Amino acid sequence: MTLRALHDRARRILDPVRYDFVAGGAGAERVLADNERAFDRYRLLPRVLRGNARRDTSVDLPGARGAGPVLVAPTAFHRLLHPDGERATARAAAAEGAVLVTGLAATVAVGEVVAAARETVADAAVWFQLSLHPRPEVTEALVRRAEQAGCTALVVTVDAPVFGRRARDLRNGFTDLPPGYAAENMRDLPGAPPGALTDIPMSPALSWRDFDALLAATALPVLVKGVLHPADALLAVAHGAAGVVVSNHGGRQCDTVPAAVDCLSAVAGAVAGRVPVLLDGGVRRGSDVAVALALGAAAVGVGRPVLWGLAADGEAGVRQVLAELRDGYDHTLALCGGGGNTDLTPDMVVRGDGPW
Ligand SMILES: Cc1cc2nc3c(=O)[nH]c(=O)nc-3n(C[C@H](O)[C@H](O)[C@H](O)COP(=O)(O)O)c2cc1C
Ligand SMILES: CC(C)CC(=O)C(=O)O
Repeated sequence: MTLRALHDRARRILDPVRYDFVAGGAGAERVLADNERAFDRYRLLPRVLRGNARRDTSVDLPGARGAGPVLVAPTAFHRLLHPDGERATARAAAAEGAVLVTGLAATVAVGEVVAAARETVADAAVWFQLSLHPRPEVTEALVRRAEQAGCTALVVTVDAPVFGRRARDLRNGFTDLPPGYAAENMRDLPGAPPGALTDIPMSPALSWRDFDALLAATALPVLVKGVLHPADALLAVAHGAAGVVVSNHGGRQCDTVPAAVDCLSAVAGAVAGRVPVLLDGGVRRGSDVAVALALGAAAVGVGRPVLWGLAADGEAGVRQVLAELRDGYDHTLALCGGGGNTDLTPDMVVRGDGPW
């Protein structure tokens, strides 16, 4: 099944409230729409006769090697979409060689997620996404859980100082997890939050000082997710981030920001290769992956398509999504004469409404 067909099947079989939770964005959903549309404004300028008989699309990232430059972005509550939840996602990512970013808001605890990945492939790469908690001891407890589980990097999400206002969820009354589900990584932490949606930490009082405290509390590399302004990318590097993820949270936070891919060049330019820059938001085709890499991303994350695959067909559905993106990317790389990811360069992308 194609990504479109998997989405359509997921939509048919899912409870509409759960469908809306995944599909929706903040405000009038302008950013949600623009993330995808923005990729249509870019075109590749292939190079020819480059003599690359073989292609290697593998990528070295902090604490992980990916078979290709497509990661599974951190997304909440997989058991709402399929009974196997994050276990199925983990097995699929491992089987496809994709780095999995599992998150604080997972409905399966990080230890079990990593175990499912490593039962599939012994050295499967799993990162852990977390939000900083205003109480440092809670952040530290989460970090210990991720370390003990065997995660090889942390991703700290910084674009949610407050929760985005999502019209669909408000209309549907989706304000917390249904009975029987919890954000499992939030269980039994200091202060003992039970794992409700409102236990997911968000605070506008957080600052780079809290980020520094996180770095001091772990030896793992820490990437910063949710950066759009080049000045923040520079601050992230100055504070010791191991990578920067250009992201507007899939259009679920501020509905008045640019499409994620439109922020990529400026951030990559500012970072200037000191740490890897990643991108997520609106990646739906292998050619989108190629555009992002040409604009300076080392890899991209994919959110909703993975969830549609999971809802439509569990582990097999997620595998199809990852395989389609991998094949599409490899094909585009071939059409551009490339032998590896770094053969896609900024001079090979043009932007505008055409004609080019
Ligand atoms: C249902 C859903 C849940 C998400 N949960 C989280 C989360 O818990 N933490 C986080 O940092 N990002 C979260 N995100 C954002 C994704 O990591 C990613 O930034 C976004 O989905 C990328 O856009 P895409 O869906 O267009 O690929 C979530 C996105 C969706 C759709
Ligand atoms: C539970 C939320 C914090 C997950 C999230 O970030 C999202 O829904 O976009």
